[in-house]
Amino acid sequence: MKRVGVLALQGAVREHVRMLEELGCQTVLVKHKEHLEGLDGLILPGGESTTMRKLLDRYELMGPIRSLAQKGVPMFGTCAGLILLAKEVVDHDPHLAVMDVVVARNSYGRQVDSFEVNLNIQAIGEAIPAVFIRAPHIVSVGEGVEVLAEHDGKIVLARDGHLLGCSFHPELTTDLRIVKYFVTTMV
Ligand SMILES: NC(=O)CC[C@H](N)C(=O)O
Repeated sequence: MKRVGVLALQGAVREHVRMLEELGCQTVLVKHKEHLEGLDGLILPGGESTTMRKLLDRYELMGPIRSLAQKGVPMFGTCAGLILLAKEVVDHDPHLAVMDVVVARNSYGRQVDSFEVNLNIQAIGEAIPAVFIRAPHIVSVGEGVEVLAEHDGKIVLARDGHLLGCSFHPELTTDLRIVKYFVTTMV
């Protein structure tokens, strides 16, 4: 059974845990560095990246998560989680700085401007619902990074080897396909 952690400091944690359980994974709520031991993969959920960053520092998780990513442990960041992974964040210092993408925050307006669209993702499937909430977008990707989905001319899902990041929240829908893609093809 694959053992997949969900960073559980803030944000849409339970929703990711539910999806991983439906996909037959063993899940671990990651709050301390001991929880990272023996993980086959890690999900960084959506929420608020600045708050998560403060908590990552307080719980001394930055270094341990960064070194797992550098060792090749698969990670999937959704929304704020993507911001945490990105090597560059426009007008902001980067956080884990492991995924070779440049990300801009709050690219689609405020909370009231949240929306849902259906995405056709060649590598994954058609009409996949995606919920955008004060979502970031990927401004540019490094060499070797695969762009998996765009919406309105903006990159919203990309894969850098063992690192996957999306602007939206697959975990806030009932469609398992994107998380399944992560768990079955990357973890
Ligand atoms: N829904 C989200 O995860 C929003 C991310 C948020 N805008 C941030 O910068 O962290």
